[in-house]
Amino acid sequence: MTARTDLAAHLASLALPQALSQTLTAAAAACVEIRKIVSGGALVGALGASGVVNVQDEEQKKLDVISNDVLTDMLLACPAVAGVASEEMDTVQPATNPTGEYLVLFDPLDGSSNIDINAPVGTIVSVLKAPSATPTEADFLQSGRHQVAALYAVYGGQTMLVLTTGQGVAGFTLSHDGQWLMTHERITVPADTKEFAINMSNQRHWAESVQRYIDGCLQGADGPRGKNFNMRWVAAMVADVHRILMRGGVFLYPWDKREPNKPGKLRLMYEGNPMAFLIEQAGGKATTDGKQAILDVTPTELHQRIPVALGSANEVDQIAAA
Ligand SMILES: O=P(O)(O)OC[C@H]1O[C@](O)(COP(=O)(O)O)[C@@H](O)[C@@H]1O
Ligand SMILES: [Mg+2]
Ligand SMILES: [Mg+2]
Repeated sequence: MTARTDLAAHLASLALPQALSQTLTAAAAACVEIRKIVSGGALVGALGASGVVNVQDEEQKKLDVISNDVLTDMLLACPAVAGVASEEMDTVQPATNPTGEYLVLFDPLDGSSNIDINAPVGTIVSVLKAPSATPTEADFLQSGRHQVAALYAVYGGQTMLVLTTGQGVAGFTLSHDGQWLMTHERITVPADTKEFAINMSNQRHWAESVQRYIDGCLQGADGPRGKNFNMRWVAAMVADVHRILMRGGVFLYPWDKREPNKPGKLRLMYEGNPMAFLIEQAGGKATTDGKQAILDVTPTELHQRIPVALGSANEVDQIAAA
């Protein structure tokens, strides 16, 4: 059997700046540690609520806090990292070392409501160039087009890491001895699909165009789309996006009228942007509404929310046309 390429060899083959390779290696190592804690579950005290509400006004789970600490500690210990920002921290945390070149933003544990039911969760990471070695919050507010890398780890039946540095998308599976081995060399999203993902329980709150698009899918072969659709909702963006990268589909978390001043549920800097970079690099489209590319949105706040409609390119065009 031929030996598989590991993450280190893949990073070397991309001829990245050494500091970027170091940053990605540190993020990937943190995901291995988080995987161990996720796997331990109740045995290691990882389930349940932490009793604290985060800056998003959401109750933190213990695993949100633990994962955040693992990533923060391991990334700030990496000399290539100038600072970090997270869903679980009010503001950014600059590194104390003067050599950092990259900013790392993360959703340490995505799909928090899945933790206690042993369903898939993940970690999402975005990497930007640091304008200075002592970054401020304003330095992190760069549009997604400025990302130099994005990755996620999904802690499911297998543990996988999916990475882009702007040269396509590659997938790695965690081996029993803790190595990230390449199993998916060049991931592409099929342009067409018959599968959509949306939280249907919010249907009555959506804008008219989203209602029309989903209604067309639900009518199946008898309706305007002329084909039957399947629906999936894992309640962890990381797992829904992973499915789309593996077999196509669309994922929507649209604006809705319950809180009209909130643009959506998901966060731009550490959910929308890294996933949009991965989806675009795999040939899909990642938008706010079928039209506006997420990567072109100019951020104004670290924890900014954004509507999301991403996935198979032709299907995202259908969302735009609805
Ligand atoms: O509760 P809902 O409406 O199903 O929302 C699920 C969505 O919320 C999220 O869990 C938000 O992420 P966090 O768990 O990181 O807060 C997404 O991963 C997922 O797509
Ligand atoms: Mg999340
Ligand atoms: Mg989270």
